[in-house]
Amino acid sequence: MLNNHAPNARNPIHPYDEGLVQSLSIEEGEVANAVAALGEQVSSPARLLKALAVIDLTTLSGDDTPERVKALCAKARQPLKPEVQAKLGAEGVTTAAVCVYHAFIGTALEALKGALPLAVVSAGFPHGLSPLKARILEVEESVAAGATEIDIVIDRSKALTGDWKGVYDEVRAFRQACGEAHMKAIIATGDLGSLGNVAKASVVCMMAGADFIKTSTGKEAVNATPNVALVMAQMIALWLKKTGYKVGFKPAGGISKAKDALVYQAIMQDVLGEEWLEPHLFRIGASSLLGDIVTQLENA
Ligand SMILES: O=C[C@H](O)COP(=O)(O)O
Repeated sequence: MLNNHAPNARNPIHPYDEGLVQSLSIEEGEVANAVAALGEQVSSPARLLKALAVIDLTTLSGDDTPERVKALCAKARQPLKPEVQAKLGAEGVTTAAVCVYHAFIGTALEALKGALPLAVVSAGFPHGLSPLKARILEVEESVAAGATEIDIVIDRSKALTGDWKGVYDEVRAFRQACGEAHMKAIIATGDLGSLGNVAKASVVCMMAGADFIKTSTGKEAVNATPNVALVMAQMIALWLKKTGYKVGFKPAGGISKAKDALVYQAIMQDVLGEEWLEPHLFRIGASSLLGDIVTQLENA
């Protein structure tokens, strides 16, 4: 039964439900068939512009510098030259947000000047294995420094040993530490071993109050794939049906071609509908996707 929440009501913390977690199972062959059935995606300036507008433009490298972060923010604020904007009727288009490490919050906030939200990776990113107290403190510090979106990671060892309540407790603590900041929960699908675990991790994070579920850190051996995206989208649909709350989806890691972004768009549209193509419910975390989209829009 759907609750009558406002469209953008934040997903709150829900009680832990082991029965629901254990009831989730995924038929891997059916997922592959459903992805194949989406077929070839046809590119158009409208679809490319929509994809551009959901990018969390990211730099998460060991050699990041304030100069690199400033340049990234400038690109996020004005990804298209004025003449290309005018040609496409896309004046003022920006990416959805910028995503950096905690150390660059000050630099990014100054460069963004409030034009875009700032996302920060946290909670022991990328592996989530530092002491829980330190991970919670990291979230609190990033919020206090001005980040309005916090991308946390789950402790995969808990998921892999079936300690779903342990995953829930930690994610709930991060959600509490986020306060008003929106929380994206990275489940690191490439580390989870099965689509069944992807489904369980997705639902556990939504129970614990995640506003978005995100595939990957970009540091796993396998990052976002259409198959995990389909399962996560199905879990978001299930959550909406069960609770009435709309949770967003963020594929991330290794998405560098416009045609790949269009596949994730198609999955959103197919499983969740048009609303999940917009930045309040869909982001693509990417460090090098923007260039390909811009090139294609310039040549459109
Ligand atoms: O959260 C975003 C990812 O870390 C970006 O990964 P990428 O550098 O492979 O695009």
